[in-house]
Amino acid sequence: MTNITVFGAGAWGCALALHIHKTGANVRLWARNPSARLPSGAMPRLRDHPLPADITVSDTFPVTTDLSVVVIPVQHLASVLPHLPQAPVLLCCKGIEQTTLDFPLEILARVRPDLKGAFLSGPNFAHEIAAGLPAAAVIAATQHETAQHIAEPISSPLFRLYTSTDCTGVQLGGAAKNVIAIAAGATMGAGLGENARAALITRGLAETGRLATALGGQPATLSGLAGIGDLLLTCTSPASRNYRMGLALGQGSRKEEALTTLPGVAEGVTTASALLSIARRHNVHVPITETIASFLSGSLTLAQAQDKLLSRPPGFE
Ligand SMILES: NC(=O)C1=CN([C@@H]2O[C@H](COP(=O)(O)OP(=O)(O)OC[C@H]3O[C@@H](n4cnc5c(N)ncnc54)[C@H](O)[C@@H]3O)[C@@H](O)[C@H]2O)C=CC1
Ligand SMILES: O=C(CO)COP(=O)(O)O
Repeated sequence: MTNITVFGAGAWGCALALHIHKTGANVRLWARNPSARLPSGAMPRLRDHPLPADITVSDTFPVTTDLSVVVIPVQHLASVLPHLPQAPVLLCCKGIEQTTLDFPLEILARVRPDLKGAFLSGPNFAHEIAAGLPAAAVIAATQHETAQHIAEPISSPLFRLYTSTDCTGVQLGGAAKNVIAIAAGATMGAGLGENARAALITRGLAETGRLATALGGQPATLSGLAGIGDLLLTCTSPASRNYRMGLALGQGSRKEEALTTLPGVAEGVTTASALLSIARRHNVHVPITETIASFLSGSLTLAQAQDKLLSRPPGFE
């Protein structure tokens, strides 16, 4: 039997542990604080799916495993990686490290160059995966064999795992969609309507595509699960923490106030400024990301953010 350890017992870590357990693997869950996983109020629908007794939950790092599935928020990833055993790693967090502007696979290469890595992304709400509802995602790795090898034991007819070698495009899609989801939520919260939201999602995809090209990724990846797939899900559903964050801001809440009512992490809040820094470094124009980063930092009000986007001259599509 394959031994798989999931590191991180938040919403997504618990859902992945449940799914992987159903594939027949022997699952261990590493939790920073085993008694405090899924704090009250977090993802109520996930609470309907308790972990089976044979999933061991512990705060002790295992010495061996066949696969490490790492589900720690990006800003804390580097602090957990040094403790991973020698085994391939599947990174499942979507964002960019603020201090270094590294994507998750770059963080792994920096902190644990001895480990092979792959990255999982796609339209996947934790509570639906926990409920065993059908879904699909993409696993990216530099070597296709690595992506296939990691996908094989955790893939199932209900969680269809496609593979890719475009690590840049897949990681960028996963990071950028959270920023665009905040913008989409703010658009709806401010009452600007569904036409405006659809336009914003489309133009958000366009700026992410420009950035993917500049970073050496493939714009076609953004037509896939990690791009438009995840944008469609996250930018249209209040089950998304990033969308809910935007919704609250659009309705006039302050950032700190909105953050305290969220059930879990909203990676887009830290990703916005990091993504903007990367875009500036590569001379790529990303008006939506720039506006959201300025809005989140408090240098633009909601009304100014709206004016800034609406006053841009429409160009050739
Ligand atoms: N919830 C979802 O539906 C999905 C989430 N993701 C991504 O997965 C990542 C994790 O998200 P969730 O599990 O939903 O977040 P969450 O907020 O539910 O849980 C985060 C977990 O990380 C742990 N953690 C935080 N700081 C830590 C540290 N310094 N050391 C060790 N553990 C630490 C917390 O204790 C908590 O268990 C994020 O990058 C998110 O974008 C990706 C796909 C779906
Ligand atoms: O990544 C996700 C769905 O694919 C989860 O989105 P949120 O982090 O915005 O809840």
